[in-house]
Amino acid sequence: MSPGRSVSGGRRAFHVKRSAREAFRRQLDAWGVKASREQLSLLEEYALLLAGYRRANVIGTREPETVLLEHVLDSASCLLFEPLRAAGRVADVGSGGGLPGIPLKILLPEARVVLIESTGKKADFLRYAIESLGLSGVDVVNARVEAVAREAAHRSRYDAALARAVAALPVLAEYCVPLLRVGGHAVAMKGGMPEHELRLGEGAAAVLGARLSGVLEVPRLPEVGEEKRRRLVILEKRRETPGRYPRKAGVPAKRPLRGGG
Ligand SMILES: C[S@@+](CC[C@H](N)C(=O)[O-])C[C@H]1O[C@@H](n2cnc3c(N)ncnc32)[C@H](O)[C@@H]1O
Repeated sequence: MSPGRSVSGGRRAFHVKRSAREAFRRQLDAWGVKASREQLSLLEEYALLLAGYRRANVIGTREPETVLLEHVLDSASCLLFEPLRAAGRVADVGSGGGLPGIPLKILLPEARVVLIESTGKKADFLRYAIESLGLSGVDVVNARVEAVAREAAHRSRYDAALARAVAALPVLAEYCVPLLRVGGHAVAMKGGMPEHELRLGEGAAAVLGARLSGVLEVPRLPEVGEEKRRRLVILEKRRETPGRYPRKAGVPAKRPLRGGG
C-alpha cells in the first residue's frame, strides 16, 4: 500500500490519497496529456503546497485531493486546446495561487510562463511555490494586467494568454488580447456561461483585433465528476489591438467593452 506523498505544510503534513492520484493520471491519459513520473510528482507537490499554505487565502479548500482533482486537473484541461502545447510564451492573467499557470509550466517545461497577479500576498505565494518546486522559466508580475499590457516587454509578446475564474468574457478579452502577438490565442476557462456573455465577448474581441475561434467542451471521466461543466473559449488575435486598450485599471471591469462601440 502506498502511504501517499507528503510534504510539510506549515506544522501539519498533508498527503494525497493514492485513489486521487490514480484518477488524476487516468484523466490526463484520457485527454492525451503526457506527463512523466517527475511531472506528476511535481503537480502533486504543488497541490500539497496550495492546500497547506496559511499566509494568504490562495485557495478555498484545505483538502489536497480536492485541490488536485478540481483545481490542478482543471488547469491541465487547457491543453485540450492543442496549439497551447507548442506555445513558447504563456501569460496567466489573474493567476491567484498559480492556476492554471503553474500546472501548465510543469506540463510544458519548454514554455516561458508569466503569472500576472495584482494581490501582493498571492504574488508572495507564487514566488514561494516556484522556489519550493524548483521551477525555472516562470516569472511573477505583481501588478494589474491593465498596466502590464501597456508595457513593451509584455504587449503583443505572448503566444497564449489564459484566465481562470477572473472576470466575464468581455473583460477577459480586454485583459488578454493586448498581450498576444498576432496569431496568438486567449483561452478563457469558463463554467456554464450564458449565451449573451459569449456574444458580448465576441463583440469585445472584434474591437480588440480578435475573433472568437471556438468553444471546446472539456469531457471528464465519471470518477472526476463528469457532470462538472468546463468550456474553453478561444479567441484568436488577427491584428494589432488599438493603442487605447486596455483602458485604465478598473475601467474594463466597471464598463465592459461592447462590440461596435
Ligand atoms: C478568483 S481569483 C482566481 C485565481 C486563479 N486564476 C484560480 O483559478 O484560482 C481571481 C484573481 O485575479 C486577480 N485579478 C483580478 N483582476 C486582476 C487584474 N486586473 N490584474 C491582475 N490580477 C487580477 C485577483 O487578485 C485574484 O487573485
